[in-house]
Amino acid sequence: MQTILRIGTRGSPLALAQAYETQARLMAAHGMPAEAFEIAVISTSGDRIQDRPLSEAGGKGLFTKEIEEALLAGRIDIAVHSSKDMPTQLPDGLELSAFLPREDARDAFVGKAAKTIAGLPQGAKVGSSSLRRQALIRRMRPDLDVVMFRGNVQTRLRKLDEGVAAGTILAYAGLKRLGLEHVVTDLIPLDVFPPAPGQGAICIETRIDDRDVEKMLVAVHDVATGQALACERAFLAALDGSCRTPIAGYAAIEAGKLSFAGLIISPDGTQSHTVELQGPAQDAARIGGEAARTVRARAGEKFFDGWL
Ligand SMILES: NCc1[nH]cc(CCC(=O)O)c1CC(=O)O
Repeated sequence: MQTILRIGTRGSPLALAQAYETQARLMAAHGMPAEAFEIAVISTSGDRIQDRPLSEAGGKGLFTKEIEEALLAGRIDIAVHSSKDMPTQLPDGLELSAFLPREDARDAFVGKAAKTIAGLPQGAKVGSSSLRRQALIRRMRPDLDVVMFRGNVQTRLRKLDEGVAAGTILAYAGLKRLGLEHVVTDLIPLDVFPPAPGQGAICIETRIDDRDVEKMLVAVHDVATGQALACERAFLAALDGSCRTPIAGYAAIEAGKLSFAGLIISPDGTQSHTVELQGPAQDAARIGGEAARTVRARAGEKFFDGWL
């Protein structure tokens, strides 16, 4: 009888692509057959909210709650997520045990009226419901009309085709995983559109006492991605990820050296504060925390109060 590893995931095409990528990597690392896995699709609160920004509906935990309940109850063995959607605080008993090698973390512009944000006509509509992207669009082009755009990647692309907006911004990583990179009209440089902490990285969540599963995941874990994510998540946690201030942060790792760039920005895009910090990759979490304290001191406490 073949061991079955049950992989819990949301049912969106992107979530499924991430679950299948995880399965493929585990199969290759351990010489396991496809039949050794079961993909369990779990519907989350986040999937059912379509009419308002997620930041209003309760934020990040919305995409993970039901999956984490299944993990804690033993109905699944691992949960596969987009790291970007993970709250900094996990429920007791769960941990992020592995990160797959990170995809390109940049945001991509998908334009109809123009190939780039800079090329859009005055006052054009740009669809996004991410606070960070809205603020960055406004910083770049205060004249543009930012409109709410919810739903999965395919839904947003359909809205564009229907003419609801002249362009939208999506994570390049997600588009690549869906085989949709051809829709991209411009890849936005990291310094113009710093990504959300965790963007482009798939993480695997497990029960903390599940040593067998943890051992199995060692073979698919990417150390550099884990270090980058430790830094970015420490930055987010120290800035209190639950607050309504748009936050961006990206850590690059090269030859054991970590370079972090973080940004906080007012939702209207008029005020922003940045921080850059380097150090040994082993000190990832400390660097993220220190970057948060630095940018918080630069901005002043009032910066965090005004955007509700
Ligand atoms: N919030 C939804 C979400 N969560 C992760 C990704 C993209 C994939 C990734 O960042 O790994 C997306 C879609 C998007 O932002 O375009």
